[in-house]
Order: sequence, then structure tokens, then C-alpha cells
Amino acid sequence: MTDIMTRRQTETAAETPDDGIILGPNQYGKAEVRVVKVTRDGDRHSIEDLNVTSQLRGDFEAAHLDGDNGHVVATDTQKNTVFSFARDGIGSPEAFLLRLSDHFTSSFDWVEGGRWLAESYAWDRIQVDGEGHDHSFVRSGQETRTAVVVAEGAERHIIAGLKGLTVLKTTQSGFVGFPKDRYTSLKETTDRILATDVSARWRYAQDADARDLDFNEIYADVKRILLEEFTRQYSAALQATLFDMGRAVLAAHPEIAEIRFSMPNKHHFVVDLEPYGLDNPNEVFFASDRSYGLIEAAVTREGQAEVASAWEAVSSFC
Ligand SMILES: O=c1[nH]c(=O)c2[nH]c(=O)[nH]c2[nH]1
Repeated sequence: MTDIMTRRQTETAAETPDDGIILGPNQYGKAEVRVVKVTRDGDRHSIEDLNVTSQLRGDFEAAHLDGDNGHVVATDTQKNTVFSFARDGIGSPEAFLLRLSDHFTSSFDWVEGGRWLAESYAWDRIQVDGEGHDHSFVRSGQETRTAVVVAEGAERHIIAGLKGLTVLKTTQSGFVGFPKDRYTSLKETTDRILATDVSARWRYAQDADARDLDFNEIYADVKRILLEEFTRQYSAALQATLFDMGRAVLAAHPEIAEIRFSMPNKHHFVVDLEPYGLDNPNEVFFASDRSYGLIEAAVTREGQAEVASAWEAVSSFC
């Protein structure tokens, strides 16, 4: 450690040993800035609750090779910027991240892009005597909303999403017709529980109007469609249900270019109650937490160009 520090402090880039070792892709910033914005409209308050990550990409070679921090916008500064921007309101996670991306890429010449991520947590008003309270809230227990903005020069990729949307249906799901080999023990069924935690991310088409979309309204509608489509028809497999959910979202929202899913198949096994002298007509299940099937896919439009760099900002499918 001491040797490395001494070398970095004394060598210039020109003196860096020509050993063929170079710096690869890099990004840095502040992860998980927890910002809560209270908007005070008289006595009636509202809150926005975000977990924001800011990461810059650009010319940061000297910082890595020479210990020269002349280009390093401190991660502390990035955190402070998040809080300061929240002072003017958040609006939607996507709009907030777009503002941050525009700020960093326009304020520092060497910042060529970056990625900004947010999770946002929903709060409901506490109901008192049938009325939503002015300033007291209860965390709503459903999914976590997610957003990502990837900047590459002037381009912006906007990916919205959700995770942890746990859904279950007690019938209208089956799994038959799969190949059988010597290792197959699974019985075919046309009546099983189907349960999953939906993770989905959808990328907005990159046209000039993308910035003006009502991201909150679209979010609510996509969630509605996902839930309705999960239950709308018989599920021949989680794969088929995933595709139906994606297709319905794309059909209803031309502004969305593609949607990706990661969905565990949360198996519910019928318990054999015969040893206890009982029948079990699909009523008592063992909810297994592992292992689980993991079904992942993108649903996209024919002819749609792949935008791999946008998806690199998020791991795997989601
Ligand atoms: O919906 C399902 N898809 C599968 O690929 C699969 N595999 C399995 O064992 N059960 C199921 N269920």
C-alpha cells in the first residue's frame, strides 16, 4: 500500500511503467443518498422519499493513474447536489434524475455522461375518521418504484421500473407439455398456485418528447396493466404470463420501447396429508422459498434497435 501511494505521488503519467496495463471503463459517485422532500402546502403536507445514486463517467484517467484529482467532482459534492436539487421539488424520479444528469454533464467539461438511479418509496396518508391525515403517513407495503437515467453525451436513456410487486393467484395456472427425461419428477398440473415477485424495467423511446412525459401517470398505469394481465387469463407457464404482461404494456404505451422482466416462480407445493388420514384437494401448500424458478425476458417491438448501453446500467435483466 505504501509503495503504491509513493509511486502515485511521485510519478507523472509519462513515467507510468509501459507494462501494457491500462485503465478500463470506470464510473464513480455517491451511492444511496436517502432524500426525503416534504412539500408544505399550508397544513397539508406531501412527501417524496427517494434513494438516489449518482455516478459520473468521463475523463477520470489522471485520478486513477496519477492521483491527480483535478477532475474528480467529489462524491460528497454529488450527494450535496442531490439534496440541493430536492429543495426545488422532485416531481417524479425520472424528471429528478434527468435534472441531475443535465447538471453534471453541463457543469464539468470532462463529464461525458453517467448514470443516475433512484428507488422511490410510496407513503399513504394515515386515515383518521375516514379522512387522509394532513401530515401523518404510513409506508405503503407494495412494490418499490425504480428509475434510471443514463447519459451518453447529449443522449438520455430513461428506464423506469418496479420491483418487489408480489402477486399470487390460487388457480387458473398450470404447467404441462414439458419434456420428460430420466431426471423429471415434476407432475403435470392444470391447477396450481402461481406466485411471483415482479421486477420490471421499461425503457422510454428516445424521442424529443420523452422528457415531457408524465412519468408518474405512466407508472401508475403500467402497474395497473401488469396486475390486471397477471390475472386476466389462464397461465400456461410463468413465461407465457410474463409475455402477456409485457405485450399489454407495450400495446397501451407507444412511448415505451421495450420492457424487461425478472420473475421468480415462487413454488407452492401441495402437502401430502395422507399420512394424517386427510385429503388435500389443492388447499394446503408448502410455500418454498428456495430453490425457485427464475424467468427473465425482454418484450420489445419488431425492428426495435438494441440499446445495450442503457441496460448496462442495471444488472442482468433487472
Ligand atoms: O411456469 C413454469 N415455467 C417453468 O419453466 C417451469 N419449470 C418448472 O419446473 N415449473 C415451471 N413453471
